[in-house]
Amino acid sequence: MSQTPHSDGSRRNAKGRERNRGQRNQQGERGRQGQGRRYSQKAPSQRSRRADPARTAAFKVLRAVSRDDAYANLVLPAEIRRATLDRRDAGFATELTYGALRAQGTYDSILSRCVDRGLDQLDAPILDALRLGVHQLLAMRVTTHAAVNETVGLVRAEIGAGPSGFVNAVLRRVSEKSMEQWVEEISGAEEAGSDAALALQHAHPAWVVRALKQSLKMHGRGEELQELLTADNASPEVHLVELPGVGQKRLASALEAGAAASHLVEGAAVFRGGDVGRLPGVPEGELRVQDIGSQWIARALAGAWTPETTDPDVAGERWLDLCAGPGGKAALLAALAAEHGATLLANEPAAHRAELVTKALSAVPAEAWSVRAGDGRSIAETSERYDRILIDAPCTGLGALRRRPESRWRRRPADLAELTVLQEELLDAGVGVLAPGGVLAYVTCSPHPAETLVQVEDVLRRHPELQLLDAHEAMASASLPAGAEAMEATAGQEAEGGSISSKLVQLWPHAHGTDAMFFALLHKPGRLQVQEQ
Ligand SMILES: C[S@@+](CC[C@H](N)C(=O)[O-])C[C@H]1O[C@@H](n2cnc3c(N)ncnc32)[C@H](O)[C@@H]1O
Repeated sequence: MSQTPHSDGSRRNAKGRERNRGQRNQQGERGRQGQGRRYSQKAPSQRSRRADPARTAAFKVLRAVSRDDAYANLVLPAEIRRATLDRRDAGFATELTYGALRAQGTYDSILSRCVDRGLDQLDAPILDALRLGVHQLLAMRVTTHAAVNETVGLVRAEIGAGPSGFVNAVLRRVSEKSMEQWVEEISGAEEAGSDAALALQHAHPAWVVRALKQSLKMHGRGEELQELLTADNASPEVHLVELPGVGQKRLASALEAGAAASHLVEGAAVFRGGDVGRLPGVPEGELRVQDIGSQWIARALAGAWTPETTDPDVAGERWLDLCAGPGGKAALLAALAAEHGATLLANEPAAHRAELVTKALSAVPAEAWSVRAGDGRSIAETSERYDRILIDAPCTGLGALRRRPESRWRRRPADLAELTVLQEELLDAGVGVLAPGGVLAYVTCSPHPAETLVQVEDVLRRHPELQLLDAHEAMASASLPAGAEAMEATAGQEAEGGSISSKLVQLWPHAHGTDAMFFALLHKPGRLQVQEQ
């Protein structure tokens, strides 16, 4: 049995002197990231420069994520460009980065069995390098030799020679077992099928597993937890949307370039063919990357009928997107508004995100939209009433785990307290400016019951004048036949959430191939109906 490697990387040479003294600071303590610590007494110029560029790019992204709270999906493209990686290496760097980040919790459990002390005692760059090594060893088709040697080379080049022996020893221990054997070992202490066991097997925090399980049950999908957890760990496909009535017809050329038309929603396609930025219409903003779930909901709101609607004509209507940044749904809503003679106000408080909204809308005729850079809770200041309102609320994002590989480990249950208060306040603000006869879509990219069902129950309690419409019907009428079928099937499956859950739409990655978007449709009865009651 191999010995547990010492996490300070120390080794004694033949004379018994401790090598790698550069790992210690003047007080003889292990230095921490950010305290000016050096990993090697060698000057950078003396360090090995043979690290593989794709692995180095992945390492830099992991460092930015753990050191600066950066988002991997934003940092990675820049690192790939900086390293001028070709398509194959870019693919390798992407798989390595996303895989190591997604499975971080599980990999840390494995690593903690291979190191002589708590992982919190390791220097952060070393831990990041180890995570990359573990992912190559256990989840990529990289040979043990290459995974270990390349990670050690990376450590030498990016951190210093000091910890390279330690990293080598830890990774050799990891390589003694397969992923299946490790998962069996680390989850063996947990009750089979428990949330804790599933969390380790599928690399999700246990509290997230619990929330997903609860939401699946609420929507009649209690048996699908493992499928969902598996889908969360797969790379999402790229979805495209053609902005209707804007510029040239762009979907056709995307289909010619290999995209497949969506069978769920009109104007949408799935693209598996590489650099989406090169498709005609993408640079012009006429063809955009957008999850089909988001498109579907935006179209459902734009076309929603109410019990008192006699005329589906939306011409002259005012629409509001209360939380619009970065502008994905706003762009589609604005294009639909322009096509049908309505106007959209897109509101976003964060200045840089408000700029992104303006950019996203720029392909749509300017008379159809405007942007307000302000807090949604003060929207009443606009002194307007809106016929269709979208509240795509700030949320935990637990429905978009495929896209943001680090987010599951960054989020905390405590985040819910702050977010749910904000969601409640935004809902109240939206209801306050909803015109009689109008509809309000409450949307989250989280299926967490506290952000979804509970918010809807509470807003109905606070505003008894509101009616809850069946969101499945709105989705079905905005769908292609297969989408409508999927909605009807889902509507029939609602189960344990009480009476209102049957009217709430919850999309799922494993079932719909979309993010796990939630959609509730609220209606403020018109004056006529109020007087009649
Ligand atoms: C889920 S995102 C919206 C995504 C957007 N609808 C899209 O499809 O691109 C939530 C947005 O709400 C914004 N937000 C945060 N606090 C807000 C507030 N008090 N009022 C309005 N929007 C807010 C965030 O900045 C973020 O851009």
